[in-house]
Amino acid sequence: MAAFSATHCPSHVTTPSSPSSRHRPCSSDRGHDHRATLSSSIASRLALRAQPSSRLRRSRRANAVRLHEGSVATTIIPVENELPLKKSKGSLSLTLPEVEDVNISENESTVSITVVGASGDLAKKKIFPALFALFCEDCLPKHFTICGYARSKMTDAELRNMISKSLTCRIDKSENCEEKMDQFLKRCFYHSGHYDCLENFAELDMKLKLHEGRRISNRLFYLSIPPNIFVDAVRCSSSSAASRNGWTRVIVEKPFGRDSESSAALTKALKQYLDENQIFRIDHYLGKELVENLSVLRFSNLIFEPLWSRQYIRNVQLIFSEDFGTEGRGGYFDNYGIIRDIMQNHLLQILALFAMETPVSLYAEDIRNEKVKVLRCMKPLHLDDVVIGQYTSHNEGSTTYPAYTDDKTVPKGSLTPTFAAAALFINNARWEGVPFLMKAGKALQDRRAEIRVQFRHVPGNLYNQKLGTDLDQATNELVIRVQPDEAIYLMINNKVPGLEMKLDHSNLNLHYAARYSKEIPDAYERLLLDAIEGERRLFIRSDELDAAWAIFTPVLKEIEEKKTVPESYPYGSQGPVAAHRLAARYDVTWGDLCTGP
Ligand SMILES: NC(=O)C1=CN([C@@H]2O[C@H](COP(=O)(O)OP(=O)(O)OC[C@H]3O[C@@H](n4cnc5c(N)ncnc54)[C@H](OP(=O)(O)O)[C@@H]3O)[C@@H](O)[C@H]2O)C=CC1
Ligand SMILES: O=C1O[C@H](COP(=O)(O)O)[C@@H](O)[C@H](O)[C@H]1O
Repeated sequence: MAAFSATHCPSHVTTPSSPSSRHRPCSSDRGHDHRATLSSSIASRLALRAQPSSRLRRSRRANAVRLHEGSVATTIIPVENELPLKKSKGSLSLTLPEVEDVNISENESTVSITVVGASGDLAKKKIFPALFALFCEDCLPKHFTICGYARSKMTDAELRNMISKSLTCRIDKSENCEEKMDQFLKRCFYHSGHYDCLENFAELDMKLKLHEGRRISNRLFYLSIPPNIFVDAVRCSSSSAASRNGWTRVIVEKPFGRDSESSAALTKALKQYLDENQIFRIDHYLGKELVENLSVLRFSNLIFEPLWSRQYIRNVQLIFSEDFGTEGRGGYFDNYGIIRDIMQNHLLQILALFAMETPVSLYAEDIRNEKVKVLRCMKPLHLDDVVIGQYTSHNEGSTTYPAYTDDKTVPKGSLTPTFAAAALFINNARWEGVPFLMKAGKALQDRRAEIRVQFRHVPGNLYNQKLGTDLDQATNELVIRVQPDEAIYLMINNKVPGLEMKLDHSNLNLHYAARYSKEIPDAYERLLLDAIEGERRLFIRSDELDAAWAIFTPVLKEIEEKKTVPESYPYGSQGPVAAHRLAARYDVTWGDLCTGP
């Protein structure tokens, strides 16, 4: 680990104001037993919790903990939820008005999850709710602490109040929701600090230690902050608040750079403080249920894998659309645009899972090896094979939908694309010549994310005459609808019942809502749980990231250097007409724009 000097940190630390409430040990009988119905992977996850419960004894002794480099975790647990921090010369001391003596085994472990950027949009919208859902599912370890960290001044009570607004009892409807929330919120704490301040992170370390007691401390930092402060936060957290006797992992949110160079620089900077296996680069699309299912579909069904090649597949379409604009995130978006925001990561990751060869095993490294291989077989994109667009305002009745550039956080005259379509090719034996068409856009007519696989026409089809002149309409198409309304359906030609020989195009439909009663977990739940367990399969390795940027960097540079003007499309429309021309060049019709389920 590199050495560096402490930064001067502005004074900011919040002093607790709310009355203290007693810190309760986590109950050993928390939740009813879901295990019988859970998959073996969840069961093994639950096994992690099967540790002897700690025995806590109360004491009214006041105590203090001193933090020194390399010091061993304390043996006390605070009864106060908010701890007054005092600075003393050369070290920090934390005075506890009341403590509980702890008689805990040193073999017990605990996980502390620090959400860095806890005051932000993603933390509120996704991270805290996902942690709560995991708590409700009994998937969090028995001993855990959640700590919000950001510059905003907040008390523990204020953080809890903020979090509680976005929690829903989605999973455990049968149980007392209020009680669950209460139990969960009692495990959430807040520390105010700067992202580049070693001292502030040292204070955080001390707070975490108080909750961890003598247990083996495992620490997960979720960087839910803008990318320009990633490295500072990693430097400070790994230097001042890393675990000393357990693991330390860091989840990094996208964007991972803007192009090959900046991404490589970010990786290099992060690796000054962390090993690759401590870095969990999140792409939340990999946590979506139907994206997880892609490999199951391919590798556990004999009927698909033999068809999965240029021999039977005419084209593959990867489609992302949103029926709303950049509302509220224009400032971030304008610096990135839709290609970096969606294509280079979410859609390309899906493509890699779709097209990779069979991995040696389901271990993370085997899967990621295959993904890298397929990405490295792809031709870098050039402007000829890309269409870009930007939405303009649109009036519908009395409602006016704003143009992208109406957003006050977007610079006037911005040329940033809010829509893009691209044709990509994989130069390997399986896929040569098959167009992989990607399309992503904001402010389109609907919200969807799907994979459409269009198969070749049946050679010498006996029923050609019955199928009409447009053979495309009669081609088999497999659709994996990632969202909304998750489904997998296969369009086939079928005889309409009756005496005459009439065919129609129908679908064999696996509609998740009809087939499965269990609600689908949010992608962040799966990914957070994996990070806690050290499962890296769904996180992006640095060589994958390099390969992904190598595909998109040339076209991104070309667009920016040539100041390519995006084609306008009205808010709520199908997007630019040029996207149809691009598809037509490869004899493709966009499947989402045809009628169908
Ligand atoms: N929001 C979303 O839907 C998604 C977000 N992401 C990524 O997740 C990360 C977090 O996103 P989001 O929550 O929207 O981000 P925010 O802009 O809400 O920032 C999160 C927190 O970081 C602090 N912060 C913001 N700007 C700065 C700055 N310039 N300097 C120092 N601190 C700052 C603020 O906390 P404070 O002032 O209290 O310190 C803020 O509450 C980003 O990397 C984003 O790209 C990825 C996918 C979706
Ligand atoms: O990463 C991002 O994803 C969201 C879309 O995610 P979804 O899970 O709601 O489909 C997108 O709106 C955002 O621009 C992008 O940064």
